[in-house]
Amino acid sequence: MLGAAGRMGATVCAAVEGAADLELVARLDAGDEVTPQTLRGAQVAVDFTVPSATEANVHALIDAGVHAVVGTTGWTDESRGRVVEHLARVAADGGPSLGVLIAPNFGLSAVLAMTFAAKAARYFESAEVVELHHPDKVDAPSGTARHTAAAIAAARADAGLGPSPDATESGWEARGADVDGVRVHAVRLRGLVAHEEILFGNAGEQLVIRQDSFDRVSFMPGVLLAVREVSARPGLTVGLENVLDLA
Ligand SMILES: NC(=O)C1=CN([C@@H]2O[C@H](COP(=O)(O)OP(=O)(O)OC[C@H]3O[C@@H](n4cnc5c(N)ncnc54)[C@H](O)[C@@H]3O)[C@@H](O)[C@H]2O)C=CC1
Ligand SMILES: O=C(O)C1=N[C@H](C(=O)O)C[C@H](O)C1
Repeated sequence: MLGAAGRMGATVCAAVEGAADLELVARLDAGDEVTPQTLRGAQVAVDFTVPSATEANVHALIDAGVHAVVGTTGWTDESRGRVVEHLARVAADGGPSLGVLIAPNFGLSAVLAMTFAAKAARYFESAEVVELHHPDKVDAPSGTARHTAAAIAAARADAGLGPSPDATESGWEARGADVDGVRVHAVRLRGLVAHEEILFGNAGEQLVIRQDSFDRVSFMPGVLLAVREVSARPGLTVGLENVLDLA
């Protein structure tokens, strides 16, 4: 477990220790090197660290011949592309066929909300995303909200829809971040864990898709599923929806 001392890392360690078919062999955190020695024979590593560290961790895991399940946010097309290249290089050099699974959210309610939103997107003139999180979160907007907005934008583009209508002329800072043309709003509030609302509007009607993770245990079935499945999926997989056959 990389990030073992963190909020998610501690929860994952407890979940793995409670699973009869899994064994927790190493707990690493900031300052620990990721090497075959420190990984202590792990077959799969789980990374819940920080956006500034996660890519380097994944490259070190590939070099060590270990499959990776990654929940940390901050990934871009470029950083994911470098992982694809690294995996291909190792396989071409006769190395192991490794799997890396990066998921912005392992919660079933969040994965389903993103799937439903992608399906609904083509039918609505307006779409916006609101994500709500605990105030200790270091990144905004959330990885889940970025993934959701990107999926909505792709579905709108496929359907030939233009931008959502918006007459704003001033005060753009109040209109949230622009993710692929979809407005994303981030709330940080003590007491929250992780929540998302996807709002769709047409003349005279509204669809709201909402999901709530009230506790980090909500992410554990998805994380454990990914740990069990990742070795059967060589290459890079992005999103738990692919493992759940929702894609
Ligand atoms: N995909 C998902 O379902 C979820 C993803 N997340 C994401 O997971 C990440 C971690 O979230 P939290 O656990 O809440 O954060 P946290 O701040 O509680 O934990 C992060 C841990 O990583 C450690 N760390 C920092 N640099 C490191 C390095 N180079 N190597 C190893 N460990 C290092 C820190 O010391 C800390 O213990 C965030 O990016 C968050 O957005 C959080 C919840 C669910
Ligand atoms: O930092 C968090 O807590 C979470 N981060 C992920 C994200 O940014 O989407 C997943 C979930 O929202 C919790």
